[in-house]
Amino acid sequence: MFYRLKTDFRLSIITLLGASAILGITPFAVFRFVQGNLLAALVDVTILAGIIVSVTYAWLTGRTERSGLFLAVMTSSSAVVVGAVTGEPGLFWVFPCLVTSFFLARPRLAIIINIGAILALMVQVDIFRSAVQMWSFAAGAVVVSACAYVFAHRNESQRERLEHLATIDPLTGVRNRRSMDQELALAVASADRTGLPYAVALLDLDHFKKINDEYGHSVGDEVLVDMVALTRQNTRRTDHLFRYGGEEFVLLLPGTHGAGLKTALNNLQQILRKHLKHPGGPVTASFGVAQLAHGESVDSWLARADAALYQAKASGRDCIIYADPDPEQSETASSQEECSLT
Ligand SMILES: Nc1nc2c(ncn2[C@@H]2O[C@H](COP(=O)(O)OP(=O)(O)OP(=O)(O)O)[C@@H](O)[C@H]2O)c(=O)[nH]1
Repeated sequence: MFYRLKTDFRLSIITLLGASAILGITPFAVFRFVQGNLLAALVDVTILAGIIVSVTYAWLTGRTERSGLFLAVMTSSSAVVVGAVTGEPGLFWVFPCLVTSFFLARPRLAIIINIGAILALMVQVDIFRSAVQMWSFAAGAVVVSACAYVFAHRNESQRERLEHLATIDPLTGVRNRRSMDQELALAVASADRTGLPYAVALLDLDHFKKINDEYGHSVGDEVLVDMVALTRQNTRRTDHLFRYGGEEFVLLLPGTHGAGLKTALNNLQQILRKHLKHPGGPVTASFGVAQLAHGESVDSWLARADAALYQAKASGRDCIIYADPDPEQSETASSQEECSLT
């Protein structure tokens, strides 16, 4: 739970808003109810219910963008309704709503939401004591929105940059192991929920140390970059490639299994064999492949792919070994494809 709050900025804002709303609005709802102001109490309870549903949705589905947008629209329209029902005192709630919009929704959407809320309040002229007060409110709301926009925009671009630096391998441009851990955990959760098949292929270049030793580290680096480019060009847009470490990569293939998986990987193996080169000749790769089994953990899934890769290396390299999650479907615990014993 704390890990998700630490790593997902929008989820932390949604949760903070939910907690503050429960603590801040509940006493008002009770107070208004006791006072007999049932309409205002009902508005408070509706706002609270909407916030609780939205926070729960964000936690359960991880779709914080949708939940954040819903919350931004809901809190702003609630501020308008509270302003209309309670008059001048309700206007104070508009300002925190204008600020939080920028942390819940994308800056451009937040601007639209805020302009809508400000205009919706201004057309209800009865709320304001005078035209001067109305225009003062409008000017204050615009200034608050503009400052919040600048702050949120800078914050978002710096966060994106940091996220990029923390998740990308600088040499090849593919995502690193840290990012892979998150993606595989999401894949396991998605497979549990939707039943979508997932496979991982651990891909390791053969005799890579020799390339470094004979032609230098920079040639080795070029081979890694070429390998990534070839893999990206010859896999689906929905497949994800990660650098696992050194010359070892992980290819995550969502929605691929059985014969389709074998065709995709045989094709990739042949393309690497044909097009991946160093000054002394072609470079080949060995593959260890595992299909995610029902209820399996990320560690066990990767361990099976790793064992299959080990077997591929032991079988002579330039080889694909499939770990079999269900021994009943096959006579052996793994199957071997296209091994060229060298
Ligand atoms: N050029 C370059 N080399 C790297 C990089 N990361 C790791 N290596 C080298 O990759 C080599 C991996 O060597 P080994 O683990 O022995 O693997 P191998 O020579 O490919 O042997 P097999 O995997 O058994 O076929 C080591 O020499 C590392 O120094 C990198 O970013 N660039």
